Amino acid sequence: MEKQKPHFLLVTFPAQGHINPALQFAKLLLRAGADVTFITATSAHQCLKKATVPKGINFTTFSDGYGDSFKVPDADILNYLSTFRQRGVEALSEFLDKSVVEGKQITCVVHTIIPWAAEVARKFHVPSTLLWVQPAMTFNIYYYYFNGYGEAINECEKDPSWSLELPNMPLKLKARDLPSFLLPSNHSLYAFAIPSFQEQVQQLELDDKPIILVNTFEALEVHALKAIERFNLISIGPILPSAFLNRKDPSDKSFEGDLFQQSKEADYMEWLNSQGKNSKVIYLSFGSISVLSKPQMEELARALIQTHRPFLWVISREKASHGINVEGNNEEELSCLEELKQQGLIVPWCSQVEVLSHPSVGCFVTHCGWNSTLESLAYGVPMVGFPQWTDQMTNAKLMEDLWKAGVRVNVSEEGGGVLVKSDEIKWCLEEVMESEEIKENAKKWRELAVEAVNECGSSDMNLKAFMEELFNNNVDCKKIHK
Ligand SMILES: O=c1ccn([C@@H]2O[C@H](COP(=O)(O)OP(=O)(O)O[C@H]3O[C@H](CO)[C@@H](O)[C@H](O)[C@H]3O)[C@@H](O)[C@H]2O)c(=O)[nH]1
Repeated sequence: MEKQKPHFLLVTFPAQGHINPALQFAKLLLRAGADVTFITATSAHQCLKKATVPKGINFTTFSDGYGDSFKVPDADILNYLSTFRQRGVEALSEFLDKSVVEGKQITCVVHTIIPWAAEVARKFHVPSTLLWVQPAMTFNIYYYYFNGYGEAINECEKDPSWSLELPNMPLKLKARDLPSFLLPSNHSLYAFAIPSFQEQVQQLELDDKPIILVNTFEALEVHALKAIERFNLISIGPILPSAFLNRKDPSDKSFEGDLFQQSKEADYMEWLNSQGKNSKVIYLSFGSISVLSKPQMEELARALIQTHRPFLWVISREKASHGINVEGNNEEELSCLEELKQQGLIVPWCSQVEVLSHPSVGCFVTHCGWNSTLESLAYGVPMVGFPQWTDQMTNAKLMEDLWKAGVRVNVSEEGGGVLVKSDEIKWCLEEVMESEEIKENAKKWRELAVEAVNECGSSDMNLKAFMEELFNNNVDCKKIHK
């Protein structure tokens, strides 16, 4: 009987920060000769259809209750997650059921942080693997939170001198460095978060030393990847379009999964080209979810004007049509808009990987979403970390103190401690642009990132070992070791 092609099901949460690495991972599977079916919500797929979408990937979608328009669920997230789960379970079960009837074997279900995907796969006796789309460090923090350190972490806001060193981890953490979901003052606001991560960890604990694919690379997180004996965290990143990384496939220039529309008028790449190689353009973006308040936008704008440097700033009002409260996130309302326009460019969305790999870009003011952080490291761009929530606090800590690839802004104590003042932002910008040490480190991380994904690099080898085991139909993933 002819051997079936390996067939992977990729199940992802319908958000940009999950879709980008999952799509890029899908391309790696396709290149290795596998079939890939991508399972996500119809709402996100409708936006993806407007983007290019990598050829060769089949899509199976299910309604998350938002019909055809992609929304970030914030008002009634618990309700949303319950609908997403119920319909997702149905769609995945139906797919696996049909595969059984048709005698088509599914090689593996790979999922982002979606614990129910592992549960369904287990029911059908199909192997499943978590694709962790944050650094290994945050995985470990969540694990320890549920395994022995929950009480200690719950004390973190009681005393300003509080800090914690977790086993085998490279850094001491203060409250401001923890994923924001874990802060007791946020527990009720993000009531959905802790149970989801807990369920994810519990699912993994049902297996003996399960593999977790992590979008990171070994040199970056050598300690965190090995910190927890009972899991096999494998670095396979940075999972990024290769045209701007190791140039293995020059046609692979984007994730091909934008949920947002790029500007039609402003050609920012042409503008970047016109800036000259050493112009040190400041690139600013806060990812696909976060928005800044009006006063924070004003502080940022003032800082940019004070630096007299060219800048490219992504301000996405389309976030509103995706259900995000964008009050304040509007350049038209900035008091110094005319002055700003003389100095730089504001766009609603861009190809970030293309921008970061442009030689004119000198630094990235980022919210430290994991994809943005990893992209900046992989393209050797120093960062000003401006974390907003979730893993971004930990990513900013790692970026500043472990990788020394930039600096993190400090929130001013004035007025309730919610604003980062323009002087502070300006200081960070100058520091990052002028520091030889930071520039050297950024360059070093780029070289190490390229090395990791090159032939025989650590990520390349890990990925090949993972695929080989599964492709040979020997689904005993436990055998794969770093
Ligand atoms: O104009 C833009 C702005 C962003 N991007 C891309 O959009 C992605 C954004 O991802 P990320 O930087 O991770 O930010 P979020 O969209 O905010 O991601 C969410 O999901 C991530 C993965 O779980 C978390 O690390 C973040 O904290 C969380 O906010 C990146 O690949 C960017 O290249 C663009 O292509 N163009």
